[in-house]
Amino acid sequence: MSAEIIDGKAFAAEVRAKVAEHVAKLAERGIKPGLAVVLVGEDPASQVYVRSKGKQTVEAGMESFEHKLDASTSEADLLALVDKLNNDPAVNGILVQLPLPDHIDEDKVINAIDPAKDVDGFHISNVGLLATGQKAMVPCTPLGCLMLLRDYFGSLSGKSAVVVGRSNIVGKPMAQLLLRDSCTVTIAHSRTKDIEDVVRQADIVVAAVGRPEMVTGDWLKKGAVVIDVGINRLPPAEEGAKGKLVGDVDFASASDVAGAITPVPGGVGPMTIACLLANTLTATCRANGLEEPEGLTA
Ligand SMILES: NC(=O)C1=CN([C@@H]2O[C@H](COP(=O)(O)OP(=O)(O)OC[C@H]3O[C@@H](n4cnc5c(N)ncnc54)[C@H](OP(=O)(O)O)[C@@H]3O)[C@@H](O)[C@H]2O)C=CC1
Ligand SMILES: Nc1nc(=O)c2c([nH]1)NC[C@@H]1CN(c3ccc(C(=O)N[C@@H](CCC(=O)O)C(=O)O)cc3)C=[N+]21
Repeated sequence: MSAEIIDGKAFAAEVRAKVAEHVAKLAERGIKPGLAVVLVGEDPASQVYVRSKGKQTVEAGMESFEHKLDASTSEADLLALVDKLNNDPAVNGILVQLPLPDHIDEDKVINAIDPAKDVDGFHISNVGLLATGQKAMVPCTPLGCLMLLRDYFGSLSGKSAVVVGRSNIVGKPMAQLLLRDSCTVTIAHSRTKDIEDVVRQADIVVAAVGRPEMVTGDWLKKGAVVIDVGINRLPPAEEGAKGKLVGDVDFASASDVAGAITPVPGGVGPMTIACLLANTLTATCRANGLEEPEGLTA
């Protein structure tokens, strides 16, 4: 093991402290940012995630509104809730937890959110703004990864980056952000030929695949910086126990070759929540015509 460990948990605490500091300044003007999180159904992993978001939102001095809806909630009822939140002045940020149940059209719901309150950055307007280099709400997970990379390298200009995964919520926006920081970007996916060789070219590897420990040390160039987005729960060793949480990168073999690597847990996950709070603060500042805090957006 020779790689430096990139401590996302510690970095996320710093981001949250910066957010809290700025939120305290807004309080002097009588402004309190509010984040609404909507959860449809009872997925246990999502429930844990929603709970920790709520807790950290309150700790940062913001208002947290949680809406837990039954898995059988109709699309129309969900759209009505989104409309209500769009028109609620106490709500500056709206997050609808994905995935949604099959009977609900995800794109329709996401695109019903007011883009100015779209703290996930998934609305087509924000996707287009990011792709054209305009001021957008930037998706939290890629933003968190970018912050870690900028902190590690200083400048990313000219680095070769391979993003493994092309989802709308991680892979594609990650590639946009790296491109914006002047990396030479390759996006790999399930149809990529000789994917190991493609990944081995990269100075920066971002893995967002959803396949436990897929990227192994022999896929990496010596000294590559590896950002592991994956959150996978392995089957528990015994009945009733909790399975181990692992990333999309095989940490043991990768850390022998990489220059630096993020762990799972304690890497990208905490950064995602910190960036969600940062985005809520940014949205609040924009809504009130106030200056945005520095270093908390892309
Ligand atoms: N830490 C955090 O905050 C977050 C973590 N995650 C985690 O990140 C991971 C990815 O999430 P998400 O982007 O939503 O996942 P998706 O399932 O939406 O996308 C996965 C991507 O990986 C590609 N892929 C799948 N199998 C392979 C393979 N064998 N070789 C190469 N590429 C492959 C798919 O390719 P194709 O398009 O060709 O099918 C797809 O583009 C998951 O583990 C998820 O839990 C997600 C969000 C936030
Ligand atoms: N609209 C929407 N936006 C999202 O951003 C979104 C989503 N839906 N659906 C689900 C995924 C997943 N996701 C995570 C965020 C933080 C951790 C996190 O904090 N993980 C901890 C460990 C948590 C644990 O122990 O279970 C860590 O990695 O250290 C994990 C996963 C956001 N997502």
